Amino acid sequence: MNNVIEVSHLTKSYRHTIKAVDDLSFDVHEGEILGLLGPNGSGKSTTINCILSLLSYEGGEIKIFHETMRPDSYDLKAKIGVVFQDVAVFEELTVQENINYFCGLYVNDRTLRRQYVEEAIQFAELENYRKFYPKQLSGGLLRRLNIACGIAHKPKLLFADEATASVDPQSRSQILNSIDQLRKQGTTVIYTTHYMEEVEQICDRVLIIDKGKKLAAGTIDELKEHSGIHEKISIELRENDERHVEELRQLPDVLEIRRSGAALILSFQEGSNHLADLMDYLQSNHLHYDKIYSERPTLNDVFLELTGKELRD
Ligand SMILES: Nc1ncnc2c1ncn2[C@@H]1O[C@H](COP(=O)(O)OP(=O)(O)OP(=O)(O)O)[C@@H](O)[C@H]1O
Repeated sequence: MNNVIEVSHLTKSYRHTIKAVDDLSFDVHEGEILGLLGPNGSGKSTTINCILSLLSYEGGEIKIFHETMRPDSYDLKAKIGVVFQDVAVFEELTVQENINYFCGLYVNDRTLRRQYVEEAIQFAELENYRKFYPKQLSGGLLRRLNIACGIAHKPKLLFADEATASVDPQSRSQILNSIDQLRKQGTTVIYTTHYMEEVEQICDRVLIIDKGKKLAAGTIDELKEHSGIHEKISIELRENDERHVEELRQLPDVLEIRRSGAALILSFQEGSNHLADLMDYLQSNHLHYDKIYSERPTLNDVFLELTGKELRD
């Protein structure tokens, strides 16, 4: 397996006190979308900025395409695209001129550049907005312009940091499809988001960090497999009595019980007959319910278990 990024023992502190990244090691494989996940303040942006050599760091080593990345590694930077949450385009340039400007930072040949700019416009579905200025675009279209500017030079490696934050559903779906399409064309992507459903939709592997440390890495199935939660049963009881919650906690293999709206959610560790045990308890205590169903843990459950926090707070 070819590694496009190799991060070894990365350590970065701010003002010698706040350890934002703490001995973090991970690889990014060629052609994958790696979801970099962590609660707010866990060190995602700092990690990305260190990889891009936008920040200095006191410990560790970072290699991109097997070369050590330095602030003046211009040949390496030409192979990288960046799409940050904050839109960075020029107000005085049109859509087409903006894309041409950013593409021109890496592509000198004018004929080739014209072709790349046109392809980026089509890729981001901005054909009807070529002559628009950024302030004439909706938030979603602006994000799409931001992406077009980040990918027009056809980078082999793309950093997409919360590329879909607060956009309309149509643009969100366009952005996710376009990132998926880039992956199909061979681009490697590091993707950060606060939307777990996006991770389930497009990421091949996930790296979960908190307090600058790696908590877990693997495919979504691997993370679910290694999680302590084996089964989740949701139940909507008609009687809302805390006494039952305490008794349900005593059933075999119960790890945790929490409320979500009208439902009680019971998490079980590995074992058998959880649903049958629960039904027996309900029947013998004459408890009535509206809904009951069993499911495998979601990535969100794994994240909650590892970090104790929601991805979106
Ligand atoms: N310029 C800075 N000066 C001092 N501390 C900083 C600076 N930037 C980040 N930090 C701190 O470093 C830690 C990691 O922050 P970072 O922005 O990397 O996390 P994040 O996971 O990207 O967060 P979010 O999801 O909120 O964007 C946090 O404690 C943050 O407060």
